[in-house]
Amino acid sequence: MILIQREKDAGSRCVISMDSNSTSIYDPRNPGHVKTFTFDLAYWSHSGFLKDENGMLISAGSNTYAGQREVFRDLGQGVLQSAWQGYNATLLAYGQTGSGKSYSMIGYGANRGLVPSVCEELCKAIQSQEKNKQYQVRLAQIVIYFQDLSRLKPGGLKIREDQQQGFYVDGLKLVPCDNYAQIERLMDQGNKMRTTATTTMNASSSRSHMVITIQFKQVIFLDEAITKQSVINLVDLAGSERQKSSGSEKDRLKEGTRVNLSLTTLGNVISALAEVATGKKVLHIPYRDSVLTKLLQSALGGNSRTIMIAALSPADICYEETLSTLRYAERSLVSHQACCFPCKHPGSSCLSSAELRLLAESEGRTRSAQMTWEARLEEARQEWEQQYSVMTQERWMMETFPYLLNINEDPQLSWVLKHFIQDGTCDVGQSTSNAIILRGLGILDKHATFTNADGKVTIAPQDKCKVVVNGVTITGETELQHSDRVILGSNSTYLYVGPPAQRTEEDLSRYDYDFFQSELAAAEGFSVDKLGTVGSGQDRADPSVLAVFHDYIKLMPLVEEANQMSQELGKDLKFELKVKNLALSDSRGHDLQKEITVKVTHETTQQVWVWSKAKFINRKFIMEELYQRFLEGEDPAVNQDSDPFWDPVEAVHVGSAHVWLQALAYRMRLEERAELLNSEGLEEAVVLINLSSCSSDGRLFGEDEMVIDPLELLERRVDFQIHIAECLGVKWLRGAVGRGIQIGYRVYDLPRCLYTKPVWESANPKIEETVHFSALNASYDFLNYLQKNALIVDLWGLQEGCMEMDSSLDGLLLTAEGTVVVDNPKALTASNVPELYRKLLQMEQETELLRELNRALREENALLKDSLKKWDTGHHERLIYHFINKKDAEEMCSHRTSCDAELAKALKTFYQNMSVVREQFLQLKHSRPPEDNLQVLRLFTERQSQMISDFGRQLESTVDKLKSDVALIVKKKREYIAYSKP
Ligand SMILES: Nc1ncnc2c1ncn2[C@@H]1O[C@H](COP(=O)(O)OP(=O)(O)OP(=O)(O)O)[C@@H](O)[C@H]1O
Repeated sequence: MILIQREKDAGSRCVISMDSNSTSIYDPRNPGHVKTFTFDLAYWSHSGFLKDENGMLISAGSNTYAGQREVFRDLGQGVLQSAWQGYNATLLAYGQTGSGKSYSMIGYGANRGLVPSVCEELCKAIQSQEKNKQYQVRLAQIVIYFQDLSRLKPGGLKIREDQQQGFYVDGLKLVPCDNYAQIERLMDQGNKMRTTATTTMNASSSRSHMVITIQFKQVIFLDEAITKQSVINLVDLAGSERQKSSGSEKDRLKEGTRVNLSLTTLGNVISALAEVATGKKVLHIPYRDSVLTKLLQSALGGNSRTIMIAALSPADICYEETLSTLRYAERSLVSHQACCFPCKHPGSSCLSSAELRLLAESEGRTRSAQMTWEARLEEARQEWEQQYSVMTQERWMMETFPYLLNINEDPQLSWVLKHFIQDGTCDVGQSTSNAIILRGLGILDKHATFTNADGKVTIAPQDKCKVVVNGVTITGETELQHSDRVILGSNSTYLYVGPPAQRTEEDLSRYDYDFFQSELAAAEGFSVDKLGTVGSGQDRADPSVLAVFHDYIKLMPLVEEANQMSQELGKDLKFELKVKNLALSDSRGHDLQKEITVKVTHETTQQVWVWSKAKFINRKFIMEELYQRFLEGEDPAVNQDSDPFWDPVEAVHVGSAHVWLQALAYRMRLEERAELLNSEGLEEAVVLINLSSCSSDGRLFGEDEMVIDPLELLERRVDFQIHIAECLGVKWLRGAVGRGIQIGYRVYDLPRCLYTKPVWESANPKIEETVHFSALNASYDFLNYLQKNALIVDLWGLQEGCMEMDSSLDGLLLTAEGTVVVDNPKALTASNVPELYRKLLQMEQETELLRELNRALREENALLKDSLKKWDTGHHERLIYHFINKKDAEEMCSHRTSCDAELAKALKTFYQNMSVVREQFLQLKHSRPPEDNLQVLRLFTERQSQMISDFGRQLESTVDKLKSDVALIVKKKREYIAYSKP
């Protein structure tokens, strides 16, 4: 299977396997964890293919690969069959962005998808029909854009309801088509309009559902005329990644209800229909909850055949999304609809809210179904001629002039628009007075000027207009070379195709959307290398690092757009991408994972917020809706509560330091100057902190009170103090007014963090705060914690108007002397429970694995014994036969006996070891977790983990021993045979 470039770069591995109709998915973080789903059909297109001379992907000989042809044979033919019988049919492609929905439905190049194949086959079949039949094929292409719902206003298209007809699109004109060429043209036009709409949509993530509706009418003239009518709906759904609600639950602003509504509603409708199909009584099918389900009402229920294609990405980095696609499809399957799984590529994207837009209409296409055959033929001929001349002219222009070729995040919409740069100078921008009219976020009325003279083309940005060439922002006139990448405004991406004389054989398809973004990132100094590789001697970056890099380049254009919108709406906010190193929040410091965050700064007040990636994506969609309203002349002012640009002022996490606690395990003192590093690993300040072991009354211990072994402290009272003296060189406090800091840390099992009192506006704030902690009966775990963990000391930045953190000791358990109790068995609160259960679950899985291993070993052992026995008997007889000399034979027999003895010995040892293993196994199997005592539960999980690892070790050494013994015996036997050969 081919992974798409992004996945290849990310070193992705395939986590999908298919066997007949079942599809299994492996959890990449826990490979023993497999989930299997069964569907009506499953298609594998990840591997086992080659490209034929036309560029079509075909099987390389194995019968596991399914190409477009196979998918059409199984699904497309079925759809056509239904249509001929007069039934409605609907084919929906569901899956995350980049998983292959469009590949399955529309196709790329020679690999034509279901839509063109169904249309062509239908037209062909009509042409070969007998004369006593009449057919009518009418087609419409409907695109439902998410972020446009707010534009459903007078003049816009609407979904209406009719008693008989159900829901219908007001004003939708189905265009009669007489042959496949007409359909192809219509779809090309639709694609162009869709691309233009998307590029002017002011957001790189404009995603849409695309519905191709084919109305097929047959009139058969027998004794009387019989009419059959059916509707085929072919639906390329928008990327499903926002199904799991991109983390908006953590945001103050809920995801715009329309944003994700359609896919959720589609799922609800399908699942309600599923219940109906299984005989359950369903009171309500929520068709009217979304534009999409309204539109598809007749296609989903009633006399209709529905097929859902769930497109899967095989890549490990898409595991979560793919699993959710499989679950979505499983939910649909109960209704006995066929589901199939072309296994494809991943990607990512986001959606937003909805309007209905019709693209299939073109001027002059309004006509009545009663139009005469001749008139229609004449109109078709004229249209064809007109089209032909447009095509010829475009070809001529391409062969004569250099041009800009649009590149879109959705590959279906890339390479669709061409803007020719004719001789002389031509201006480019939003205004219709320009020779090249380009719309898009951040593009001004007159944005730049192209000059095409003496075989050279240059571009010059207008004052302060943003023009980027090959990743670098240009400020003056710059000469363009063939295949240069040009970005205008925020994110309107174009590939420059030079004059014919400059063109080369180079394959331009490598300059896709990701290429543009990676180039931009590189120009800003951001690359995979900078993020770091993991492991010694590896030249390939760790997949998690690559995944972060890809997140970064995916978010880059969104951040750019958010900045542009903020500027135009006068919000005064600046958005910046940051890579957060999670090692900073890991008390053992060895978690190398990173994640992307977005730093938001108010440019006037210098207030700062840090948003998670999910929160940013969520906000970005709400921003787009607001911006759209602004563009349409509405007042963009909203109240704070629903303003995506607004958040209450909050304390910001500025940096963290690790202070190792080991000294306390030996009753030693530690005076530390620890660097507080920000999420990018840069120093934000230095904290002076002292850790001191002390007596219960606070007397600091001297050197002679040190312990050699921390276990000496087991079950004894252990007291210590944490003294935060001061913070030096706090960058957060420099140069900005109204700022302060607090320091927070959390010790072992305390239910919450402790914070120092706020200190405002001092570059080197004195803190001088000490807290005394007591472990009244130090547990093994606590002593272990002291030896192996660091205290994470967080620096929090306070800003004017924000809430301060609670610096009291309220809510903590205190001793009579007022010291804070740690290592408190009762402190095992509900918050620890999920972690314990996660461990238990993991243990259960491990036990299951071991059980299987044990089973396999037993089988292997039996086989081994069996083959040794056979081998032995045969050779003994042959040996006697060969050795006429009785003495020799006796000698060989004695060798054999000695081998037998050795084998018996080896097996005996093995069985003895195995009985230890078995005992351990039984112990593991029968130990049950305590039900109510959480403290005991914790001890139990730890003991179990220990036992599992002992068990594993013992098992491994037992097997290894047997293997090496047997290998020795076999070697000896071979030597005897070699020796015994006449
Ligand atoms: N089965 C396949 N065999 C070969 N290439 C494929 C296959 N599936 C997808 N691809 C390639 O992967 C890329 C992404 O596929 P596609 O555009 O179909 O994704 P999508 O799910 O429609 O995404 P979007 O939601 O952005 O439209 C395309 O370049 C396509 O050619």
